[in-house]
Amino acid sequence: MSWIDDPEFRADRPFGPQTLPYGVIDTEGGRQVAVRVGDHALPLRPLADALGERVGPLVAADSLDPLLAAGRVAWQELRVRLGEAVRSASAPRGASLLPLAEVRPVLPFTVADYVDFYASRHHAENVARILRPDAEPLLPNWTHLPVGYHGRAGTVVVSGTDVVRPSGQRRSTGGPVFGPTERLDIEAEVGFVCGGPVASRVPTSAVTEHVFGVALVNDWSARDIQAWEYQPLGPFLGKSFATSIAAWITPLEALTVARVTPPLPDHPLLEYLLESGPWGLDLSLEVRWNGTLVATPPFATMSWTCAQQLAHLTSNGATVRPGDLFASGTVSGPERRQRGSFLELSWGGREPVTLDDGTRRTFLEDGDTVMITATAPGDGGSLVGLAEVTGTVLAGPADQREQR
Ligand SMILES: O=C(O)/C=C/C(=O)CC(=O)CC(=O)O
Ligand SMILES: [Ca+2]
Ligand SMILES: [Mg+2]
Repeated sequence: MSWIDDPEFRADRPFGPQTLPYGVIDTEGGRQVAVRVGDHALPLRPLADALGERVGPLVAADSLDPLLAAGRVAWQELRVRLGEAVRSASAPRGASLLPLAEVRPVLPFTVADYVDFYASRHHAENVARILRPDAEPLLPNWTHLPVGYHGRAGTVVVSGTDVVRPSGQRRSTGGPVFGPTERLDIEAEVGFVCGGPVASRVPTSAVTEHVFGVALVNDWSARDIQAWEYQPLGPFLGKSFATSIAAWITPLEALTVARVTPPLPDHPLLEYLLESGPWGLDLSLEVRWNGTLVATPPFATMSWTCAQQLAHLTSNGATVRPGDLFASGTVSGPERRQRGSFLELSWGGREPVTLDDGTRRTFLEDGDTVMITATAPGDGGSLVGLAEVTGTVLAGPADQREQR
């Protein structure tokens, strides 16, 4: 029996001892690295001595930055030590649990560079059918390389941060107008948080040296701004105003059992994109709009894996460094209820979604809240959780009136 008295801290619950995701919380004792156990946070600074001289100092910091930089051997040792600490019958000296409802998580690491991929074939085809009905849904490059773009690291915000409705230019009859977006959307994605040594040309086999952990991401998107601005260079202001990331990062190591083979292309891939062991992940996402479950996107249907994305991202000689974040791209499955954006769920705004309170939605209204969660299979029939990423839409500033 563990000393941790929390009914959610069990192997058949998402945040049992098999998961142990890392975050950073504001406490009376200052900002601290913590690990989530059930519905509690366990601050780690008081345990630094007990965790040993190699890894203790890494969690005595006020962010995950030193831990990310420390690399895989340290990540493994810390996880072993923490596993012992949370499973033991008596509490380690100095340990105290804080109910999650009473702690304020902050952005747990310094986001270095942010990249967003486009790895769901279903999403890519749906978006193309909606935005470019006269063109081929998939361009020929898509099955040969993981398409992506560089995003805006400085506007990555922690789960729970309100999202202010962005303004921008959009197409209108009689010329473009500037004003608050009328098509504010989400993208349910899986983010990969990087650490370890600075490196380039990372082979797919070295993904565990450079990916520390996994966190859900909501890549908020203003579809009207996007549709007007994005050709020929790609997403810009329609996606740069906010990207939310979960407060708790699940170690990649916790997802070993969830590894699956991704859907394979019908032609050979170039050698640098081949995997010796598959890095698809069997994560089941859930998207809730004002509390109503509106979609269950299956991550196992994604065509490109984190290992292939990292290999591609660094294949030209570009470096990856601790704090880099890359997101999978919107997760959409083949079925209607598996779509990870409201653009797709409402099919371009033409087919409203009915929420449990009877209201109908196409895109987001001010005051709406979106929450994305996920689980994966763990060791011995256990369940591994990815913590929620949530955000509420606020109206933009009153002076952002429409300009024609
Ligand atoms: O196909 C397009 O024009 C645009 C697609 C997206 O907006 C998706 C994007 O940001 C990448 C992704 O999340 O899959
Ligand atoms: Ca995206
Ligand atoms: Mg974004």
